[in-house]
Amino acid sequence: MRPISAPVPATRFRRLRRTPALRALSQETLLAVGDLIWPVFVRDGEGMREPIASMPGLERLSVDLIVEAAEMAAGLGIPAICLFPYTDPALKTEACEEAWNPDNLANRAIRAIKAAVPEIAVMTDVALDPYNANGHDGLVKDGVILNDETIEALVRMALVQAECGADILGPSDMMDGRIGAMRAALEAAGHKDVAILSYAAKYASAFYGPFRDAVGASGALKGDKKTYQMNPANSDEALRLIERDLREGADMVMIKPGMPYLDICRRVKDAFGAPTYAYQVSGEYAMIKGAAERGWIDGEKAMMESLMGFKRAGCDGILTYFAPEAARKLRSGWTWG
Ligand SMILES: NCC(=O)CCC(=O)O
Repeated sequence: MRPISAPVPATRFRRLRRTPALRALSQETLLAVGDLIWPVFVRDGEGMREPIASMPGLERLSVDLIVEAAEMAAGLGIPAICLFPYTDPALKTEACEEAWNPDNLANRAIRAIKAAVPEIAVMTDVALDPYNANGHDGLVKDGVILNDETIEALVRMALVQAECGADILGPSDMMDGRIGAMRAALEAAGHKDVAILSYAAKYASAFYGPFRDAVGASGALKGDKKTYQMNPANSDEALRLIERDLREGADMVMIKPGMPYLDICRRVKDAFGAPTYAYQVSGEYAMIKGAAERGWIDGEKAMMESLMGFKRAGCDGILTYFAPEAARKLRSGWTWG
């Protein structure tokens, strides 16, 4: 593209901003309900809903209520829901066996949603942290996160999720080589159509704090995740990771967190043209909600502006806790006006 710029009055950019109709005609980017993936938190019990203090407006839901939430989301036209379990601390071990228990919370939720609302795509989280006594995404020995041993565990976990009916697997662990191992295992087990959305460029970020509260991992985590998650200063490394994961068999790739990394989204989309997603993480949600609750910003407008930012940066979709709220807004005929 070669932008033409000419002096006033040949160009007066305000001409196309004069009325809602002209603004609509000259709008470059669209945000649609079909761009949204909704992350939700699952807890045990029945008829249970429990507010998450650091994520205003969100709740952990028992499986029966998650099914209702999935029905609601499908009714709004949201294409996918992504499950995160709040695991009973008594089930967390150093070997993480609960991760591949076919009857663990996440797997029960996959089966229940696919039975009741088959039209919604169910995405999973493939990482050991919800099941790990020390809060890490990988197996730990003598303080070291083990790469290859973790991959074996993740493959077991992924196969069980696929067996339960998951449509999209979301490896969020950042071990090297897990995508190829998972893809090979899925093919061998007859799950050739299960998609992998790789958390390919996942940064070691301060913005995950509220999520760790939501899944009960904050207390458990010993140390930090800097030996496997990325340095926020790096950008070329993100491209190398994305290329590697695409070559290993990822169908879709993710950048996480979202708002501080829109430059990465743009570079990734321009470089590979692959289905590209961003995760607007818990801290981003909490910032907008928290400021809105105090009357410091207009929460709805900030929500829509932030989501549009992802699309403008080249993302095909966004994992966002705002999904139902944004979907309702979009369905009500909302425009930038
Ligand atoms: N593996 C999923 C996450 O780490 C989510 C982070 C967040 O929402 O803060």
